[in-house]
Amino acid sequence: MASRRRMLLKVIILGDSGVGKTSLLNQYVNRKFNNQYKATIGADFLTKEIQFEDRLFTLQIWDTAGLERFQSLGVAFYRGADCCVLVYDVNVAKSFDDLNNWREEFLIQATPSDPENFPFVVLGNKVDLDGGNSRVISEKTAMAWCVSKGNIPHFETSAKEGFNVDAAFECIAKNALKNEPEEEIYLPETIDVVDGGWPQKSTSCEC
Ligand SMILES: Nc1nc2c(ncn2[C@@H]2O[C@H](COP(=O)(O)OP(=O)(O)OP(=O)(O)O)[C@@H](O)[C@H]2O)c(=O)[nH]1
Repeated sequence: MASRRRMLLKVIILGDSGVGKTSLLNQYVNRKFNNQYKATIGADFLTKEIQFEDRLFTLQIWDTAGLERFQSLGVAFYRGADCCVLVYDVNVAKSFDDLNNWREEFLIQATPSDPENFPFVVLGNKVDLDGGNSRVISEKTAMAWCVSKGNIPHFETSAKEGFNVDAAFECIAKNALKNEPEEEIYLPETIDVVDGGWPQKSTSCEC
């Protein structure tokens, strides 16, 4: 089988149970959404091939457990991450309040070389619910928190409708790339996933 030079970028997705981490990943990589909830146990990853400026990259995206009893299995995978995605549900205040704990726990477990400047991206998911009427966390509130933590890029998303999912992951990939040293690895040839053309709206990304 032919092989091409491409860089591996490792991304970790964290957040409370049920906020939609698995669904966001499934929508981005497989263009699928499932209404049924199945708790993630430990951690698992999916990959997606992406291209920036004529260079190929493999995004290795780790989906972790939000349920407390399954979390300890996931922390072992935090190390070596190039970007960390923090997800909350715009309809659940606690999931937003918990972002700080997720961020701090990540920095403790992953021990990045430059914790002050480690790239995070925040996603406020499920904006489709009840036509937006059940929302309890405004975009303004979320963005204020992101600014206070060093201008973390922020997106509101719907894994169900595919809203902003591609734009968010594009920003995630660019941020992961900023953190990655100039080191390349060989990976087997894989088929690129074709874009489905979902509607996108960037809320805050200075990528
Ligand atoms: N309406 C709506 N429902 C969503 C959305 N994203 C996820 N869900 C639903 O929310 C439930 C939980 O989604 P998951 O993706 O499993 O959540 P998770 O964060 O991976 O949960 P854990 O594995 O427990 O950490 C499922 O029933 C999904 O169908 C969304 O954008 N909109």
